[in-house]
Amino acid sequence: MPKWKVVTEFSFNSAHYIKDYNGPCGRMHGHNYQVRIEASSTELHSSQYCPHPVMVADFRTLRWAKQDVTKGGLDHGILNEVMPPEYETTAEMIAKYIYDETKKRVPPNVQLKVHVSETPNSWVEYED
Ligand SMILES: Nc1nc2c(c(=O)[nH]1)N=C([C@H](O)[C@H](O)COP(=O)(O)OP(=O)(O)OP(=O)(O)O)CN2
Ligand SMILES: [Zn+2]
Repeated sequence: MPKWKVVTEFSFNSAHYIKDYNGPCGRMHGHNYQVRIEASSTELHSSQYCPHPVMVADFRTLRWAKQDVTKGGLDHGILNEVMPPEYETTAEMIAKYIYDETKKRVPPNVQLKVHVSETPNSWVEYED
């Protein structure tokens, strides 16, 4: 069966602290978060911007999180205030949040994998 995988990478800058963390990560600080989203499907779809079924998922849709926080993204925000309280601001839960929010924006048969990196040395991958 044919299968497509589209990949997009972007970054956003935001502040966060990890609640009750015993160390510097418990204090407000910032990261240039690097995000990579992989989206796979055996079918192509239309999108919010394109009426023809020619995409796994629109790159513009997948890249929602790079928008400014005042426009619905995560850039230049305080993640502890932007994300719902059930998500802590570890890279693990930021990846899950981006996954969950992206999943709402793409067709149901699109499989996602989300990578989030806070620093060049450490990253997280999340898929369901
Ligand atoms: N599994 C996780 N561990 C840690 C996370 C995380 O999201 N998942 N986050 C942090 C802090 O946010 C912290 O900002 C990152 O800490 P660290 O890796 O120590 O980053 P540094 O750039 O300061 O690393 P150095 O080795 O000191 O240069 C902590 N842990
Ligand atoms: Zn941090």
